Amino acid sequence: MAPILEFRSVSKVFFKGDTRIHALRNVSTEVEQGELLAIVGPSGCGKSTLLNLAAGLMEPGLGEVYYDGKPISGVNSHVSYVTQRDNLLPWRTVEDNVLLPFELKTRSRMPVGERKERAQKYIDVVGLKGFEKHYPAELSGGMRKRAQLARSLVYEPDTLLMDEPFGALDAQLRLVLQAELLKTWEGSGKTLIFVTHDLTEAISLADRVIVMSTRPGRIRIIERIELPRPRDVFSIRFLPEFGQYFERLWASLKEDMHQGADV
Ligand SMILES: Nc1ncnc2c1ncn2[C@@H]1O[C@H](COP(=O)(O)OP(=O)(O)OP(=O)(O)O)[C@@H](O)[C@H]1O
Repeated sequence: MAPILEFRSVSKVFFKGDTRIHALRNVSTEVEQGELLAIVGPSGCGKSTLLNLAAGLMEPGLGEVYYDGKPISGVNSHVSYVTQRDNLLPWRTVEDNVLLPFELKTRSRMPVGERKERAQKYIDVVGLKGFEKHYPAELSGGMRKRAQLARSLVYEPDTLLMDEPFGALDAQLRLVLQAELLKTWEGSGKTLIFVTHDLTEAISLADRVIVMSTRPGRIRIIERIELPRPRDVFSIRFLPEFGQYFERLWASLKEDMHQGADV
């Protein structure tokens, strides 16, 4: 199958005053349509930068990023992006936050009634039924994440980018949301790129895991996770094969810890 997203020899340098920050160096990889790809790596290795490039929010210094065979130029309207930060609008209810993408997409011709139906569908999918009229300040951290997820799904994007979406949540809630995410993704045919610090989360969810090296971010290894689907995130970690994946990937991540990186 043709790749939906391609990074071709991508490098990215940021400037802070006189300092050059080499965020990415010579990153090449392809993401297949319908794949769930997890990216792990030490803090500052360029994981969010990769997502920003895929979303068309920034351009590479060197190299190219292609979506569906075409170079990305400007905001990539085929993707939806759940950022690390909670960016729900505090003055809007859950429902109005979820409806926001329709207002931002100027080409959306969907009638208001249909938009509302779609919003309700995804509010139900993420388990927020009954909280439509609540404001973000009235929700727990987990519920706010659910609302962000509903907002990113409402436009039914081909590709979903998620940057440590469950990072700030407690371990139990993370598992619940991972399970729900898999349920939503499995069989959808959508591409999902998921950045996380948590190796167990990456192996539990992904078809492939990319381990990045410390700055400047490069791809250290790519591992295909051949665990069966549908997956049960609560029990999959106890499979012997899971342990083998964990050991191999951890050995790679650990090399950066020895260099003092914050994994
Ligand atoms: N707009 C920017 N201006 C200057 N430096 C930046 C900018 N964006 C990212 N950087 C730097 O580039 C490097 C890579 O950042 P990035 O956010 O992609 O890393 P990350 O792997 O996602 O980190 P974390 O896991 O901590 O979120 C970091 O050193 C960061 O400080």
